[in-house]
Amino acid sequence: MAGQINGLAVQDVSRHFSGVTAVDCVSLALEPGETLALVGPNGAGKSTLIQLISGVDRISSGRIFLNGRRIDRLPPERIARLGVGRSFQTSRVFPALSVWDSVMLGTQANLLSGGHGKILANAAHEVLATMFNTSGWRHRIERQEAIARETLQLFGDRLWPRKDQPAFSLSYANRRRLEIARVLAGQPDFLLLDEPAAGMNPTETGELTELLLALRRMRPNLGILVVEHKLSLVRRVADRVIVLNQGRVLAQGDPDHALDHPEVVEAYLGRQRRRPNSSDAHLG
Ligand SMILES: Nc1ncnc2c1ncn2[C@@H]1O[C@H](COP(=O)(O)OP(=O)(O)OP(=O)(O)O)[C@@H](O)[C@H]1O
Repeated sequence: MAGQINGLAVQDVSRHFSGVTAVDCVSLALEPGETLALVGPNGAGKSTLIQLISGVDRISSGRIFLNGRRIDRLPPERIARLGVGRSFQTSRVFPALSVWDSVMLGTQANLLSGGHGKILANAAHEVLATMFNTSGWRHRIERQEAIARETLQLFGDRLWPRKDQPAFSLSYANRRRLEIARVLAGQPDFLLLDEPAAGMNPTETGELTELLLALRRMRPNLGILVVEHKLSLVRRVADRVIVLNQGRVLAQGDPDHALDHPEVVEAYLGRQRRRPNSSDAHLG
């Protein structure tokens, strides 16, 4: 997998905390344009894996590659600039910033990254360009605004009509949407979503499912890794599913195959022994 030039590759990765093996020799690959869902009972190691890929936490052993380049020793901001955007399990928005400013801030991840045809910003240049209001600077702001507008409009009438409101005044579901919007505004090549539907009601979960499907159509090269307990969403958006249990890969394959595997049914539902279909009970 190390030689895989396009994509994210996690190779034999483990993470031990004192006395706990949260991730136990896990390997997975995510290609551009693919949606991979990571599911499993509480404590299976899903969030830890996202922390490790995004560089927020450090692996104990193994290797992680992005487009053939080793990234597991890089700081999180560097990994983000290389094109890996992530959301957190508990949404992290800047409460006092407006919806618009939050998403404009998100566009900076793109501008600072360079490469892929993106603009490389530099601090001294930024100050001078702002002071003299150069045409290049104005052009860049216009581009950022276009990206922010397009990103907010992905969320229908949920965020756009509230673009001037501070984040703290938004509903819980809208704060979660705003966090995803901010990450998307950075135009990542790979998007890591940690339980994006947590706390959402069935209607909101359905809307988020449609959003992810629309995103796949609009950004066909975007690779998405989504950790999610809501299997109705997983079954609709994922090309492939990896089931983790106690830090290890228990099953993988297309959603129906992986989720209906008898050991997965057992791990999720224990003695109830029924198919984990579109039920969105918090499994674990
Ligand atoms: N910083 C930490 N220190 C000690 N143990 C940790 C730490 N982070 C995670 N763990 C442990 O690692 C295991 C995996 O946790 P993780 O949060 O990755 O599971 P998860 O699959 O995301 O669960 P959930 O679905 O409940 O979010 C758990 O036993 C957890 O208690």
